[in-house]
Amino acid sequence: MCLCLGPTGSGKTSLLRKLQCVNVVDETTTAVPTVGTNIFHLRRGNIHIEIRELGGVMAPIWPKYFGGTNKIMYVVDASNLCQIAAAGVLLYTVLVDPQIKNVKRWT
Ligand SMILES: Nc1nc2c(ncn2[C@@H]2O[C@H](COP(=O)(O)OP(=O)(O)OP(=O)(O)O)[C@@H](O)[C@H]2O)c(=O)[nH]1
Ligand SMILES: [Mg+2]
Repeated sequence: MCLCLGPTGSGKTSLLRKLQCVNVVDETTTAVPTVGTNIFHLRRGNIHIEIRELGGVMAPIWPKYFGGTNKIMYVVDASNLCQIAAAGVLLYTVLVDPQIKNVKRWT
């Protein structure tokens, strides 16, 4: 299981939807903050990866999900200058968690 983390509105759901099906995100797609988690199944040929998105509003309880994970992706909206410092602090709090010492990270 891979976890997808990042601040609220950073684009986790949009990115994962896009990766799941390139036509699903367009100008008519509305963004609803994830309150809880979303599971995405990505398939490329024989490779299948299950990704659990944890909503940004759940950041205080993200560590409860660290136990069963072996991969983490962290999404930052680099164009959102108001949020980028907070995104960095949040990422740091993730990286120092001893539960994910051996986890692969894609940023
Ligand atoms: N971050 C980001 N958002 C974009 C961009 N372009 C469009 N958006 C829109 O911004 C919104 C991002 O919302 P989500 O994908 O729901 O963000 P999220 O990270 O899942 O947020 P939470 O679930 O609340 O943690 C969507 O409406 C996107 O369509 C972009 O380049 N970056
Ligand atoms: Mg979301």
